Amino acid sequence: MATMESLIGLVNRIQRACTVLGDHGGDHGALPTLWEALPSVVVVGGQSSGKSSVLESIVGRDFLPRGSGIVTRRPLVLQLQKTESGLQEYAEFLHLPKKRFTDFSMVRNEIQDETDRLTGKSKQISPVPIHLSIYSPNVVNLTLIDLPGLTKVAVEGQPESIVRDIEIMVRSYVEKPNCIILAITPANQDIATSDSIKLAREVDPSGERTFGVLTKLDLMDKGTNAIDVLEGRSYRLQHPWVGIVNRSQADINKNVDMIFARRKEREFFATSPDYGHLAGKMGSEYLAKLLSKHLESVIRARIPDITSLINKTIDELEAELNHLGRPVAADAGAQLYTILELCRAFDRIFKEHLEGGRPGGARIYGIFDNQLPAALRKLPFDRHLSLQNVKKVVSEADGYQPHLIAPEQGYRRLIDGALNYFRGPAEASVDAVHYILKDLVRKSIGETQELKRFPTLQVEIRAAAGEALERFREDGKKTTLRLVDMESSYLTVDFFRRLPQEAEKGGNQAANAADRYTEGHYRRIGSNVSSYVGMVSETLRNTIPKAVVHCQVREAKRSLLDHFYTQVGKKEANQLAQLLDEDPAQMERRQQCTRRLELYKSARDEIDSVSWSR
Ligand SMILES: Nc1nc2c(ncn2[C@@H]2O[C@H](COP(=O)(O)OP(=O)(O)OP(=O)(O)O)[C@@H](O)[C@H]2O)c(=O)[nH]1
Repeated sequence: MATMESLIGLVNRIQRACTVLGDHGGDHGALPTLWEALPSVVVVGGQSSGKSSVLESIVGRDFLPRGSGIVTRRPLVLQLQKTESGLQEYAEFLHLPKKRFTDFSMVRNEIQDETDRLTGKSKQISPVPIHLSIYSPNVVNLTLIDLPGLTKVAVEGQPESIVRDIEIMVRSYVEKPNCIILAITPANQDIATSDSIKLAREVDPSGERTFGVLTKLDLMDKGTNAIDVLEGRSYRLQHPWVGIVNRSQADINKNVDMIFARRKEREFFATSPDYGHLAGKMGSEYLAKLLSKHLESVIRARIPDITSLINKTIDELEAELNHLGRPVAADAGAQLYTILELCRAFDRIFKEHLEGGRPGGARIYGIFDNQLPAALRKLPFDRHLSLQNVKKVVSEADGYQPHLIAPEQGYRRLIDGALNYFRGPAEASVDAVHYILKDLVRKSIGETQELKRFPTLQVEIRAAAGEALERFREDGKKTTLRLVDMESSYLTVDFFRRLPQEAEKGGNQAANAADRYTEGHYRRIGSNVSSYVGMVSETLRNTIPKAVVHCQVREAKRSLLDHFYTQVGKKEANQLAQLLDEDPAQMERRQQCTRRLELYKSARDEIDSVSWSR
């Protein structure tokens, strides 16, 4: 099994990677966070509760900034690593990886400077942690996170909002189920009013992950003691309370050495009539060991969950990155290539719609099979070939002398008039197919996943395809109308040659001559013209679809974006870049996901390396 050092060290390394790669937790769903999944010990306490003193005594060194007002304004991740006895103590910051601090007053200055570097003169707080590692033979392996102290009032020079901001930041840590809360309370204050205990009770009601620390035991009024608290009767926690005696202000002023202070603390408990029986479980050294052991066991228990969380998140991030697509290339050649690839992807989907791989093509057939025949049937030939109109047109064509045999001119005029009606359905078919094609372009753009990232290119493709379809429509109209005109230019002679013979079959010549100007005569003309027009209608029902497919559908399949390709080929580098100007939010998201993925992968490598070194 991995050793204690390697487990706490492992989490330290992952925490450092989190900070380097921008995972400070608290993202609230925007990005997965590993930071919050890692077990950590967080120090919480009210103002002047003795928080800094406890941390310094655990380390055995003076190194935290002091001063009035809210001094701690960024989380301090304090990573303690035990080294072999005799080796020199030193400190290192994550943000200054090459620099070893052996003078701990310089550490204090650096914490201050680094705090200001992010929060500036404004004295605001920031959630970006400072990582400090201390290597010393006098520490146990332990990581503690020091947060700004809970406070009720901002002092001069600090914004009013800071009180609330601190509470929000502290809460964001202690709320997480992986957080071990080190709740500091001064013994000379009523436990019921302790800020840290109030907060801990709220977020950890069962007290499973709260360690109560009672400071300032030496400052209690004579004749009182804290036995009821320390033995868990005043406020019950799952873990035993630990009492502490830190250096007093006077000791600090006198520069009392921390190692000496630790010895004094041991003596205090050993010789105390009140706490003597608890002496083995009191003091800052004991607290450090207790926490180290607990943190190690929590990490050990959590590793399998963390590993599966890491693997799951890597899958999710990779899936999202795939969905977002690769970043756009920087040089013009690659950009042109990308644009053409994207156009082809669109074109493929568009063709699939026409060829039956996707719905849409059948709607065009619907026009030819239903709408066109229905429109042809509805043409007002009954009115045009009514007895009255036939008589009128024939008589007008005859002029001053009525026709002798067949009313040649009358026939022609009636037929011309009728054929004119075919222009409507011919144009309507072209338009209907045009709109279907246009709609399929819109649909295909929406269905081209690769294009999703590029709103500008989408607009351009749509415009280019729209223009092309417009040209095909023009051509479709010209061609179908020409079919109609051709019918008028030259009539099918055979049809009329057959007519007199059929008429003669019905009776003798004399009878025919007799009813030349009767209603029957005009009715027969009407019916002859009607069957001729019916024959033409049958022809156009077949040839209009051929023209429409030839001019519009086939062209759309063959050359929808040809014109666009030529234009794109002539574009300058910056114009190409403009076509590929991705949605900035999407670019940002890709960057974030890439960094987060890097974090999770490095965490996975760290965990793997520990498992190997068993
Ligand atoms: N006598 C005695 N004094 C203590 C003890 N713990 C802390 N003090 C003193 O209490 C004062 C505040 O201690 P700090 O450790 O600075 O407390 P803090 O919670 O970090 O304070 P802020 O960060 O300023 O809110 C200092 O003067 C310490 O010397 C203790 O156990 N005994």
